[in-house]
Amino acid sequence: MPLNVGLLGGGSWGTTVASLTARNANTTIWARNENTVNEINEHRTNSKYLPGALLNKNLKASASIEETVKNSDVLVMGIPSQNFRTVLETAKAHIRPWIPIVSLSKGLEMGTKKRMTEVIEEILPGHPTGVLTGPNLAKEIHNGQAAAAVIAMVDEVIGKKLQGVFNSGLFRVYTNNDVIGCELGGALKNIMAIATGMGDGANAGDNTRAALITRGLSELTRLGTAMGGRRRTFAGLAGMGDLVATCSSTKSRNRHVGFQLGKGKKLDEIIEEMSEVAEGVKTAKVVMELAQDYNVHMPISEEVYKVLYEDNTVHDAFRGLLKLESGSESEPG
Ligand SMILES: NC(=O)C1=CN([C@@H]2O[C@H](COP(=O)(O)OP(=O)(O)OC[C@H]3O[C@@H](n4cnc5c(N)ncnc54)[C@H](OP(=O)(O)O)[C@@H]3O)[C@@H](O)[C@H]2O)C=CC1
Ligand SMILES: O=C(CO)COP(=O)(O)O
Repeated sequence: MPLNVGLLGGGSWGTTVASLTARNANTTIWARNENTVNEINEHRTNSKYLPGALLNKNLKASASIEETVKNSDVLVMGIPSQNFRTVLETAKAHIRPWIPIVSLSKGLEMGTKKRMTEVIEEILPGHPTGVLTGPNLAKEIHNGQAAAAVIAMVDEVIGKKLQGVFNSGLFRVYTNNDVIGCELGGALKNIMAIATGMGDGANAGDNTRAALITRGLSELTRLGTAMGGRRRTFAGLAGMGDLVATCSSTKSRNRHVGFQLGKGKKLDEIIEEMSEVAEGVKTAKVVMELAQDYNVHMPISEEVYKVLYEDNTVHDAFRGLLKLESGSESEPG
C-alpha cells in the first residue's frame, strides 16, 4: 500500500518535493492561495513559483489543511522558517499520532533561535522529526537535472523508509542520522551565499568566491559542531554540497540578495522586488546571537550582518575581512 504524504506550502520547493513524492506515494499539497490550488489541480502547473514546470499527474492540491493532513502517514513542511510555527500550530489538531514530520526549511526562527525540527518537537512532542536537505535548487530539479539530497532522521529505520518516499529517478536521496548537523548546514550556508553574491556583484573575482566558500565552510562547521552537529556532516551534501551549489548559482535567492547588495542596491528594495523567500536575511540575525551564545568566531557572517542591518557597504565588509589576521588553516575549525 503506498503511503499518504501531506505537504504544507505551495512555494517553489514545497511544490517541487510534492511533485517528486507523488511518484512514490499518494501526495496532497496544501497552499493557502486558492489560485495555486486550482492551478495545480486543473493544469498541473504552479506558474507563480515554477514557471514552465509540469507537475506529476498524481499530485493533488487542497485548500484545506485538515483534508491534507488528516490521513497523512508522513507530514512534510515546506513553509519558510519565520511562518513555520504558525502553520504547524494550525495543522496540529488534525495530525495523526506519531507520524514522522519532515522539514524542508533552511532557516532558524527569530526570537527562539530554534531549528525547525526543534519547533516541531515543541509543538508536537513525540513525533519522529527530520529534515530533507542538500544542494537542491528547485528549478534545476524541474528541468530534469540530476541532484542528490539527504534525509536526516535520528531513527534510522524511519529514515530508510522515508528515503524510499523521496528518492526518485534523478533525485538521489542519501540517509544521515545527524539531524542537527544537516539542518544547520542548510540554514548557515544561506549567509555564505549572501557573502559570495556580494563579492560577485562587486566583481571581486573567482579567487575571492573560492576563499569565501572555503572559509565559510570552516565558519559554519565551527558553529555547527559547537551546537551538536557532527564535523563529517558539514563535509557532506548538507554542508559543503549545499554551500557550493548555493554560493555559485545564479538561481539562488540568497546569492541574488548578496549580488544586488554588491551592485549597491538597498536591502529593502531588493526584498520588495522578490516574490520568493531568501532565508539567510533573517537567519543572519539569529546566527549573530548564536555566535555569542556559543562563543564562536563568525567573521563572514558578522560582515554580512553589518551590511544587512548596520548600513555597512559591501566594500566595508571586504575591508573588514581583509583586516583580520590570517590564522593557521590547520587549527580546528
Ligand atoms: N526553492 C529552493 O530551491 C529550495 C528551498 N528550500 C527551503 O524551503 C523552504 C520553503 O521555500 P520555498 O518553497 O522555496 O519558498 P517560496 O518563497 O518559493 O514559497 C513560500 C511558500 O510558503 C507559503 N507561505 C509563506 N508563509 C505562509 C503562511 N503563513 N501560511 C501559509 N503559507 C505560507 C507561500 O504562500 P503564498 O504563495 O501564499 O505567499 C509560498 O507558497 C525555505 O526554507 C527554503 O530555504 C530548500 C531547498 C531548495
Ligand atoms: O537551498 C537551496 C538550494 O539547495 C536554495 O537556495 P536559495 O534559497 O538561496 O534559492
